Amino acid sequence: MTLALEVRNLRKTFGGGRTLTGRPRPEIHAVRDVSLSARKGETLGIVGESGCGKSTLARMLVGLLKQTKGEIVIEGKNLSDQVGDPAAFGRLIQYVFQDPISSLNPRKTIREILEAPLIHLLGMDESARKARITELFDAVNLRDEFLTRYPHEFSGGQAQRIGIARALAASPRILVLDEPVSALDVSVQAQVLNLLADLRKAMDLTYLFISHDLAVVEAVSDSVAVLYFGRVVEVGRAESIFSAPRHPYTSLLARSAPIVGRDLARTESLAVELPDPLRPPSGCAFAARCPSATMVCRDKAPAIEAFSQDHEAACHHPL
Ligand SMILES: Nc1ncnc2c1ncn2[C@@H]1O[C@H](COP(=O)(O)OP(=O)(O)OP(=O)(O)O)[C@@H](O)[C@H]1O
Repeated sequence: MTLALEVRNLRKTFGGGRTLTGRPRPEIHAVRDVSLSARKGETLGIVGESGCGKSTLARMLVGLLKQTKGEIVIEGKNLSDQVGDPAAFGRLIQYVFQDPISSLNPRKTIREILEAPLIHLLGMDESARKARITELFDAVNLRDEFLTRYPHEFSGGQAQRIGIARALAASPRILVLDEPVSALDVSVQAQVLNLLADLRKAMDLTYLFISHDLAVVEAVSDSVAVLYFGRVVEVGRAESIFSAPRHPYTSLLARSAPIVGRDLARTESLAVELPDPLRPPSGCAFAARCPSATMVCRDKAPAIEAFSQDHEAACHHPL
């Protein structure tokens, strides 16, 4: 099994230290010792509610945000010390943003937007850039006449195709797709998901597909990691996670996902909020919401444990 990406004990803590007036600044542990791996050519779904640390994790993986601790290995290269070096990350891994229009520079034409990575990451000359841009537009099914237009002239679906073309420009091996269809109309979501699936096959890409929507993650993923309050609480092959979740949180997420054909009245809600990040609980972060919680859950955070070769969960009372 060859790995495209490996993350070891990755942590991001915001705040800490003191303010200019000497007051202590509270710490927020957005990502807490996350370890993950993605196999080459596969899609690793990363799922969790708003605030669980998905975007913080994603921004560290593409080198936009420096980690507090931990290692990032991409295509066998340890990039842990190279955060902020666009050439080191950008030729291997790229980011596709949730909101396609606002992620594109409004003052630049689409041609200029696509040229930027070709110039800065690959140093391509003009004729090579022209050929590459035609190739990219062809790959995402857009017409060449769009190249002289500006981002606001496009629909959400078209803008996301442009965002995908930009991410693919420098031929990275991995795409981090951060809620790539959440901002799009439902009718366009399937088209963009199909395009992504075709591109993955054609270019032998690896995807990290981040979403709060378990139904979408189920549809696209080979493996899945479930994040809760900055930690991986369950990880494994998608079929195993969806057919027999071991963590009560994954089970609750699955039952609360609006799935086509399911009686809405039977859909459970995730009414209780995440713990306060400024006052993290000492035991399992899910204990206050968990139907199976006992004393030990409130006292001691469970370690992640393997149930089979491809299925792990962090729970004192696994299902
Ligand atoms: N720059 C920052 N400074 C301080 N705290 C931050 C910062 N960025 C994120 N956080 C906190 O870190 C935690 C995780 O946030 P993050 O945005 O990664 O979650 P998320 O799962 O992507 O949520 P969403 O889907 O709403 O974007 C939250 O408690 C958030 O308030």
